[in-house]
Amino acid sequence: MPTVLHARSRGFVNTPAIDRLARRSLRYLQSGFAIHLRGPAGTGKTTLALHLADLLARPLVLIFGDDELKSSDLVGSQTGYKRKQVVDNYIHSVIKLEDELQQSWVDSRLTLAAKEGFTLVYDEFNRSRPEVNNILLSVLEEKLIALPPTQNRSEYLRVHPQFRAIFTSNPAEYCGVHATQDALMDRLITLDMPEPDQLTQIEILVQRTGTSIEAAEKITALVQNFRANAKADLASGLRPSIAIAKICQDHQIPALARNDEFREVCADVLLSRTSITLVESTQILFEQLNQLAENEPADVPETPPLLAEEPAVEPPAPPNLSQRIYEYVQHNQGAKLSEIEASLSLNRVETVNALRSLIQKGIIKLNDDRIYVQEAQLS
Ligand SMILES: Nc1ncnc2c1ncn2[C@@H]1O[C@H](COP(=O)(O)OP(=O)(O)OP(=O)(O)O)[C@@H](O)[C@H]1O
Repeated sequence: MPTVLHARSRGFVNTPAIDRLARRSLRYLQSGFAIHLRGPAGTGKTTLALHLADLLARPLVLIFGDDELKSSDLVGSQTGYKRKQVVDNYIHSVIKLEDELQQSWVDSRLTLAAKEGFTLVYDEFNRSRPEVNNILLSVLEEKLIALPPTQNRSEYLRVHPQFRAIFTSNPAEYCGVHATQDALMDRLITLDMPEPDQLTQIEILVQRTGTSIEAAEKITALVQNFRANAKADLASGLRPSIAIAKICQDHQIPALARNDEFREVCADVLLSRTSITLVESTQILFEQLNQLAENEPADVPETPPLLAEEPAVEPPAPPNLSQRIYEYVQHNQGAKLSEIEASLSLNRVETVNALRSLIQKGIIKLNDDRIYVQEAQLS
């Protein structure tokens, strides 16, 4: 049985730029379309995909694209044998034995998600060979999965109406990726994810690592300039910036260009990410750091950075909102997520947050697609 996850985008940082993209994506998913987040490495595609899966409030099945992936890894396969023995003793003097060996079918991740109406996140799907992904064509368009024929199972499986798919991919110039067939692209709504803007990067650094705003600004600017000058702009600067900020924060290294440890961290994180020689990239980085150091007042007290904060926790839903949802569910003796949203004029984020907190407190429960008040609350 493939692993099913419950999406939880811990520490998701929402800035106006991300929020706009998330809202558009959620709208398309809610209308039943599959979406495709496309962009260079480290722009936040997977993080956004998991956040959207969280907002859809359905179990999550995650597949990572891979050149070695086979169709059976997506659809399922015949595995093992089931043995059946029938002893027919209808006439006592005669015993008839029937021994039958049957292969048993095991669903794989795509089949499971499509059958049960889960959310499928297919990360970096263009790392898989195009012919392996062909099965997705009928899943997305005809809402059918064609299974290999066997004697005891129907060859077609109808896709559950709540099945949703989120794809992510890196652009074609990345190594290890395949060109995607037009027919599949035609079935997806593709949203390009560029390098996150500077405000977003600073916000992510501050919230993810607990570093100060000044340090986050300095690190993102340093990484951005280095990437531009050292031909390291194929991937986003977000990942190296997070790495530098986190290491400095964890080890109380001040983000000062004249601090030797800070310079070492920057060199270790950045120098291997360029297509130029190590000598050239080292020169570019140290020129940049020297310039920065000149502008740092000599007497800046090297205050140790703040201790790492606890991972960001989503703000709890306001109590009156939980109360309204609770009353609605109780009054209607159960309700669907979409009914609650529509009847109380709520958006998906606030509804999911409030429901999650009510479920954690044991006040309500989720059964199939409906939300009910726990029996203990009714008595
Ligand atoms: N909105 C966000 N909130 C918090 N962290 C984020 C956000 N977006 C990106 N990040 C962080 O930035 C880093 C890169 O993000 P992510 O792995 O989602 O990028 P990606 O585009 O999927 O990269 P790749 O193509 O290499 O898989 C991760 O450490 C992730 O946690």
